[in-house]
Amino acid sequence: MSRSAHPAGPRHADVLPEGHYAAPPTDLNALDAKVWSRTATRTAEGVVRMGGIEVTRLAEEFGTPAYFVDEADFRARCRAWRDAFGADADVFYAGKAFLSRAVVRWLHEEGLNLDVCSGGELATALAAGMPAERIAFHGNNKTEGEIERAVEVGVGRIVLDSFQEIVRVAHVAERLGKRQRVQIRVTVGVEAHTHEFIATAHEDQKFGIALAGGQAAEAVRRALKLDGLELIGIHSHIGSQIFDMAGFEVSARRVVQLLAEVRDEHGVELPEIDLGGGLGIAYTSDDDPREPHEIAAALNEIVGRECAAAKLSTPRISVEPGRAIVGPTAFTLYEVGTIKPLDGLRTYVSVDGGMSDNIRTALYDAEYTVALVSRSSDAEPMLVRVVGKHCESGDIVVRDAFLPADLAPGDLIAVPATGAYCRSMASNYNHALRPPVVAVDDGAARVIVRRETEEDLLRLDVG
Ligand SMILES: Cc1ncc(COP(=O)(O)O)c(C=O)c1O
Ligand SMILES: N[C@@H](CCCC[NH3+])C(=O)O
Repeated sequence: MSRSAHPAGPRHADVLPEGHYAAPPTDLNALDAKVWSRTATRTAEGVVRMGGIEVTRLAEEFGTPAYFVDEADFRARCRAWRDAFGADADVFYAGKAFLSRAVVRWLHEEGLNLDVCSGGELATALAAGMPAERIAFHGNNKTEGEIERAVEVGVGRIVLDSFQEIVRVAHVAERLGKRQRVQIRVTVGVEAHTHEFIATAHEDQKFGIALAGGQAAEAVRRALKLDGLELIGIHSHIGSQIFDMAGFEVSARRVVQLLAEVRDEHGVELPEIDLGGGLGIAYTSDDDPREPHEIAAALNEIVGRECAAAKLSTPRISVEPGRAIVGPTAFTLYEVGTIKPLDGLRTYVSVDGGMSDNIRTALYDAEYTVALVSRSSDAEPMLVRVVGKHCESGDIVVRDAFLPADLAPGDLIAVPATGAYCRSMASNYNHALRPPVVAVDDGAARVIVRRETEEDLLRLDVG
């Protein structure tokens, strides 16, 4: 998808390949470093390896479909974000992109904090030893139980998303004899350039409290009056898979304006602002994501400038990247099943997974690339659509791509950049068994989330 903003839903049988796939790539064996994880290479024998292990070995040991995550790359990206923002800022990894106990440990070891948005994510974070004070709790409709747990364990902040929640969190905190640190999530009225389903800062949607009409200022007024709350700052998240920094700049400017209004009205300078996540990654060679240091420089510059103009001391900044950390670090490995050439149209290549392990193509018209990875090939490029095995014609993994014309059942193909929002949005549609996540590093591979089994499904089905 990246930049495309097509409405989701069924599409006509378009005959010509779209966008960047209008021409086949010159070398089908090449792995574009932009979309593959850092340790992915093709050996002289033609097999792709990651973390020092060939995909053929990975498939033998762990089966397909499966997600393989490059641990060294994940850790390096955490460090790049942490170093770019420095000691005076905080980086919260957004767990919704992909969360497991191993991931929590990596984050902890690399000095990142964690944003969770459900009781399940909170439980995973705590089970893996993330200190509660380094956890931020999000959500537009947190349950009473979730709020209670978060306050009880002492999360570093709860991000308040509605007027009701301001009161709810304050009551829970008072009842538990605590003062909960909170931020207020505001909607800044920015139209982020991304798919409409993942834009979150325009006014007509469910998240946050609008700056417009003085609603956010009213939320601050109410929060400051409640003993159970310690209001530490303002939060804004404008959407996801965004490349253009302009939206973040407008958002930072408006959040700082609110801080100035709060100072003028209450004589209080709120010490923190969170500018959310949402930075785009390369799904195809056409995407050009920003590096963390460029993002940090742009955000620091705009916040510093606006604060100076408003005569405010610069607040502590935090950000919440999810996709930009985990997205590029993993690929999904599939085995090719049936191959159906449709004369004058394209060839349908069916794999042993599909929309149950990657819903993003069906949901957002997401674009992906794909490569033959169990061998190299000098065959001519063939226009393909990679589809899954589900009972749904919209079950598309890669809409338009080229693979070598000698592709055969049993070959392994991989879709890179599937680390974010694939396993975390996976489903059991058609009673599919959700694939495992395997961490690969320095010649060793280990399962961090195991494959589901038929027994798992039957255990849930209590008859
Ligand atoms: C509040 C909040 N923070 C952070 C993120 C992470 O976004 P991304 O994975 O695009 O960086 C999201 C999801 O869009 C979010 O809703
Ligand atoms: N699930 C979306 C991103 C939503 C981000 C969560 N607020 C995606 O795959 O692109």
